Amino acid sequence: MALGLERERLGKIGYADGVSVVSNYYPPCPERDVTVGTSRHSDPAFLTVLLQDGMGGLQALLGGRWVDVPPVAGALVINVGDLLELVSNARLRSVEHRVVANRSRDTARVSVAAFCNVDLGCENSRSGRLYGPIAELTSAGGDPPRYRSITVAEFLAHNDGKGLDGRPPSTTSACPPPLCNLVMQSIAFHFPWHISPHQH
Ligand SMILES: O=C(O)CCC(=O)C(=O)O
Ligand SMILES: [Fe+2]
Repeated sequence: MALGLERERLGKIGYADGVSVVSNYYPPCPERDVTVGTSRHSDPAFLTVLLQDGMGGLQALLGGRWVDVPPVAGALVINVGDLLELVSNARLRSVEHRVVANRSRDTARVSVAAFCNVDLGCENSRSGRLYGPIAELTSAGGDPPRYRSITVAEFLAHNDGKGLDGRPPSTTSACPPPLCNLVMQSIAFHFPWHISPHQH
């Protein structure tokens, strides 16, 4: 609605038909200056709703500088993801972020991220449906489209090809692994809002 769109406009394109939940566990790190928590990335989703505990470590890239996103008790962090940037024609920008290694000596950090996305498991995402700048934002009086429309399959292939830190996998794998990469992610389970009887 802040984009001047009707209330259900993003719902109609399925911005939250599929939600993946990932929990991240960052144990205390003995060699934190040479360790990455979560490497620099933007989220390949429409929106991320993130719950972080009180440990801190999340940073966003703003104006070329890494800025702490301090935990606020009772608050959720909302990230604009790449697909929202695409459909909003860059009126909303996805934010690059990272998590530095846990600096505590004895306490782990835990975060839980819920990614609002198209339903990647359903026919919609395989059907070749196109996602691009929303027409109302690019038609007469609006900005010209900044992006071409792409299918979900193309978007996912692009994302997979980027690799960690936005570098292609071939470059990434040529880099030495971090000395101790201690972050553990739970199995990401992907579930559509509407689970049909044959899906688990
Ligand atoms: O652990 C965090 O605070 C953020 C993790 C993250 O960026 C992600 O799971 O996409
Ligand atoms: Fe993220």
